Amino acid sequence: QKMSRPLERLRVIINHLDRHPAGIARQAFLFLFYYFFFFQFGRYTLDNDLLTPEQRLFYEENGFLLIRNLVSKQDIDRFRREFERICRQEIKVPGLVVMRDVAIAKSEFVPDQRAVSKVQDFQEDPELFRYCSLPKILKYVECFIGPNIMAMHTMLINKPPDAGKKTSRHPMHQDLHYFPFRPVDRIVCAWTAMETVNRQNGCLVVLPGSHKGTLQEHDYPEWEGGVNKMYHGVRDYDPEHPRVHLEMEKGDTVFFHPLLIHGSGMNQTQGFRKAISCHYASGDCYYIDVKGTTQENIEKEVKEIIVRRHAVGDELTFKDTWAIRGRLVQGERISM
Ligand SMILES: CCCC(=O)SCCNC(=O)CCNC(=O)[C@H](O)C(C)(C)COP(=O)(O)OP(=O)(O)OC[C@H]1O[C@@H](n2cnc3c(N)ncnc32)[C@H](O)[C@@H]1OP(=O)(O)O
Ligand SMILES: Nc1ncnc2c1ncn2[C@@H]1O[C@H](COP(=O)(O)OP(=O)(O)OP(=O)(O)O)[C@@H](O)[C@H]1O
Ligand SMILES: O=C(O)CCC(=O)C(=O)O
Ligand SMILES: [Fe+2]
Ligand SMILES: [Mg+2]
Repeated sequence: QKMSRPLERLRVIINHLDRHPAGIARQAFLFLFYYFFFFQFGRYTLDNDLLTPEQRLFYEENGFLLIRNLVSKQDIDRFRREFERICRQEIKVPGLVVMRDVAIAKSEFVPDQRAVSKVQDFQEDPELFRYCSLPKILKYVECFIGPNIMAMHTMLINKPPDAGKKTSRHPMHQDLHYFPFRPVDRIVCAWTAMETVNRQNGCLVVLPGSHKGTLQEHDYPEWEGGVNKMYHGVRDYDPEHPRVHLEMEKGDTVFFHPLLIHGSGMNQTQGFRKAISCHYASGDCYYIDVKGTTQENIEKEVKEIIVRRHAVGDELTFKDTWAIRGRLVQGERISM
């Protein structure tokens, strides 16, 4: 891994110190250097010419990085039109999962965006999937996970106006809970606002630095008004923990680590708050068996849905469901 300019300069100083042992000052300097290099600078980002040292350090420290105005308005308008065609059932996309908010899931079906709170797994829709292969996005993704890039999970979220039961909220969670692959630091999410996203319509809420922790136990939060299917939250969520609301404009994109605790607030407007996202993993990642881990509960739910939807039995594993959906978008597919 080649070093960046400032780090190279530090390396020169280190070499100099190595040749001139100067007791405690030298020891202290070496300690600080290695501490910062390995634990602060190098763990969550890779060396590259795109991110400034400040941006790298910000991601290392906070677990997310917001890039303003990354995706063009024209592209976003195209994603929006494609989403509307899907909602009007003008096209049928193989493998697409359409979710309606739990508050209206049992009401009469309207073939309109009003019924749809999220579509998932649009890897077979060339227009929406274009988002996952945008060179502008991949350049950033490479800074976090390297040159071999798999698009593993795709979503277009259409957060509906809250029906009065706060079901439009997304509980605080770590995305890794859903993923049976590792290593964790070679996974990143890109999430792009398709319009102004603010506290009113339910922007992302993040706990900065939480990516430095471990994967926590997740379960359905105990919310009076109900919770959407599979919207697990961290079990011991502390509402007092300092949090940051990510207010974004159309085209702004946030990249975040899969251990970053995040969620989104209630949509208190009459509009449908839209965002498009993709989770990427390195082609060098590998699948793990989640048996005996905190992820067993989500594996069980996914399996139940698959059995119901496709009338298959145990032969399709949790891993398989990911390997089938994953698509290579750059470099090589090694072990995914
Ligand atoms: C990094 C990743 C992070 C995440 O992915 S977090 C969120 C993960 N969420 C998901 O993966 C969403 C999964 N959703 C789905 O698979 C489907 O929408 C779901 C829930 C299976 C329903 O799909 P369908 O079976 O096509 O729908 P349906 O209208 O026939 O309903 C079947 C039964 O499910 C219920 N349902 C539908 N939407 C729901 C919702 N949002 N929350 C809770 N329950 C819901 C619906 O009421 C019906 O129940 P019943 O059988 O009548 O008792
Ligand atoms: N018990 C819980 N478990 C997990 N997540 C929770 C829990 N309670 C709230 N959250 C989540 O915390 C985040 C903040 O919730 P809140 O409803 O206060 O939204 P907000 O819009 O950020 O706040 P405000 O209303 O002050 O603007 C949301 O993602 C919400 O889903
Ligand atoms: O757009 C949102 O509300 C966040 C969704 C999210 O974090 C998720 O689905 O994993
Ligand atoms: Fe998430
Ligand atoms: Mg709120």
